[in-house]
Formats: sequence, C-alpha cells, structure tokens
Amino acid sequence: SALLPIALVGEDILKQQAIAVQHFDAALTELAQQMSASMAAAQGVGIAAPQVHSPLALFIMASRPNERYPDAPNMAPVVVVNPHIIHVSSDLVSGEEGCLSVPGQRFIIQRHKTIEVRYQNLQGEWQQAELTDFIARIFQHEFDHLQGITLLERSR
Ligand SMILES: O=C(NO)N[C@@H](Cc1ccccc1)C(=O)O
Ligand SMILES: [Zn+2]
Repeated sequence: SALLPIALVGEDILKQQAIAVQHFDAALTELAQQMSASMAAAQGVGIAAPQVHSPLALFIMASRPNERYPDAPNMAPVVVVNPHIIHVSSDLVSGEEGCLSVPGQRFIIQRHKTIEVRYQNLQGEWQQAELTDFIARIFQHEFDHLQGITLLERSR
C-alpha cells in the first residue's frame, strides 16, 4: 500500500475531534492498510487516522519488539474503529512513549494500568476487551489522538 505522509504536531488535523465511521466499506479497509504500511515504515507500534490526515475515528495497535521498543510485547495487529473506554483502573503507571507526530522525542507519560474498551472491527462488529500495561498504553495514546490530544499535552 502507498505510504501516507505523517502529520506533525502543530498541524490542525491533530487538534480535532475525530468523526465516527459509518461506512464499513472497501475504502475503510484500504485506509487501514495504508495506515498499517505507514506505521510499519516508521517502526511504529500504533497509528491513528488523524496522523495520516484522515478525520475518522480509527486507529491501529500493533505491538511487537523493534529498535524503538525492544521490550514491546508481541500482539497481532488490531484495527480499532469507533472506540469507547468503558472503565479505567485507578492504578496509574508511568512509562516512556514516543509519537510519530513528534519525531525523535520520548516522554514519560502516566496512563491507567488497565482499561475496559469497546470498539468495532473493519466489518463493523462490536468487540469488547480488557487491556493492560503496554497495550493499554498504546490504546490510550491512540484514543487521545481521536480527541485531538497528543502526548505533549500529557507529559509532566
Ligand atoms: O504516534 C504513534 N501513535 O499515535 N505511534 C507511537 C505509539 C506508541 C504509543 C504509546 C507508547 C509507545 C508508542 C509509536 O511510537 O509507535
Ligand atoms: Zn501518537
């Protein structure tokens, strides 16, 4: 798939509230494939649609060890559409994060250790899951992007 340019922090698209996905069609699948290729090319473990200049409520989580995150757990890539966070643990964990829209920088960010989430897959089927630790961290980071929030607004 074509590699899409990644928006950099400061661009308006990264400050907006994302729009709910209504059409689970071939165009959505194509966008997800292009996001996945763009994320992989940048050695990312996640990417949100606004980062490729799309206003849709869609992101990809794809944790696996690489040079940027050697301790990342292995998980099959997940396409997350129209996500909701249903419950968050009171336990918070501080950890290091990067952002493809803030190249070359790392920040210590506090996140909920465990979260309960609901989202649709590329076929529009609702999924529910409990996520914890690094995967929960990625979900919260990407979910922030869909609210127009980057880790710059969260770093302490
Ligand atoms: O910029 C993005 N996603 O928006 N990509 C981040 C995702 C991320 C999230 C949380 C912790 C580590 C990494 C990346 O460095 O691959
Ligand atoms: Zn990011």
